[in-house]
Amino acid sequence: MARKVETHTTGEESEAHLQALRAQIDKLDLQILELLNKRASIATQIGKVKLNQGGEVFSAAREEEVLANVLAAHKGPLPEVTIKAIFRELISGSRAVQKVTRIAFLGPEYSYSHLAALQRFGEAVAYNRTGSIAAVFEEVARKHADYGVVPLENSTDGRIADTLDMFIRMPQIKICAEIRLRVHHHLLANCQQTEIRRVYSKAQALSQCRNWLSKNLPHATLHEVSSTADAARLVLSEPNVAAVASRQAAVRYGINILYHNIEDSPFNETRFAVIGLTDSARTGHDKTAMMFQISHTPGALADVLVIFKAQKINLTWIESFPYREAKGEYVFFIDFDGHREDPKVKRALAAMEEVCDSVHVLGSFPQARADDE
Ligand SMILES: C=C(O[C@@H]1C=C(C(=O)O)C=C[C@H]1O)C(=O)O
Repeated sequence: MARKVETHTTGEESEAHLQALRAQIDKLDLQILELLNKRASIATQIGKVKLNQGGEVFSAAREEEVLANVLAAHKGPLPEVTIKAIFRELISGSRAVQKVTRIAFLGPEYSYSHLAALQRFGEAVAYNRTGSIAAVFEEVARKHADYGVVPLENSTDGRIADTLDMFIRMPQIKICAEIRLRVHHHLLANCQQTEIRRVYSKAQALSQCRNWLSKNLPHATLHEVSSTADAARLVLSEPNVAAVASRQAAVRYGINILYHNIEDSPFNETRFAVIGLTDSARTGHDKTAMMFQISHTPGALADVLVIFKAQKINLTWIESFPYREAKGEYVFFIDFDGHREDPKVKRALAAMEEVCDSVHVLGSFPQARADDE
């Protein structure tokens, strides 16, 4: 039978109880620390084996497996989001003891690309910010960066044309992982709402908050700048100005947040690709991205789609994109469930070679979880 809870403890007794509980935490912390470093030593050994095999330090497939194992065993009481954050940094550190991974992204700091990169790679990474999406691809192609993080599509605005264009220009670049980032925009200003005359942000962020801005700041003019972090910096240098940017940008530049979560859609999410020179091993929960071209004949696209139907492969994304090298020609981008080594995907790819003018696999990679899943 449970013991009756003591309700009349003296101050001294409860202080002693607190000290005893804290002593237990101190002891556990040292055990956790020892285990963390044991794990890191094993990661160092794994790093040497991979180096001998000519493999890469970062393995999106293995990281997915590690996280899935841990989350399946997790019963609380810590929230899952905490477990994910702890393991993100643990894995980040375990990579860094093997080799410091260099990640290029479209800067400046605290842009949404930077937040996506932090969400996937953690802090123990050498981040390399660039001025454009094209520069992220170039850094990876020249091996100045091991991987790059580039936006692919937003749930409100659709595709990111600069990224798709670069995949066409640099077919040696592969997709080795994807990141889903819930994008929350905030109104940053150091003046009152009624004093705001100009609102700065990246085009996509302004578009994702269009209704909110016209309703709440009808007299302010909207101005596009190259990133949300640049917009935040303008708040510091100009009077009567606001920026639409991230919470992290507000903290970094010391600006007040006048309104939180001003995005029009409650499901605003951007999907990013991690690009590198090789794609990822099979996990069983994968996606494959590819681009293809077809002739301008009736039914040519239907002939491709029917292949996916026949193999019972679920398409998750399709975009047609103008091909700059030839007027009136298009390149199609698709994503679908499955890994390029799965038998039914292999069959679909072989069938596509028959009906398309060109077929190019951008890569297979583990399906990302939503960051709040
Ligand atoms: C330890 C490894 O290297 C990296 C670190 C991992 C980890 O900390 O669990 C997992 C995959 C790799 O990105 C490994 O390949 O197993």
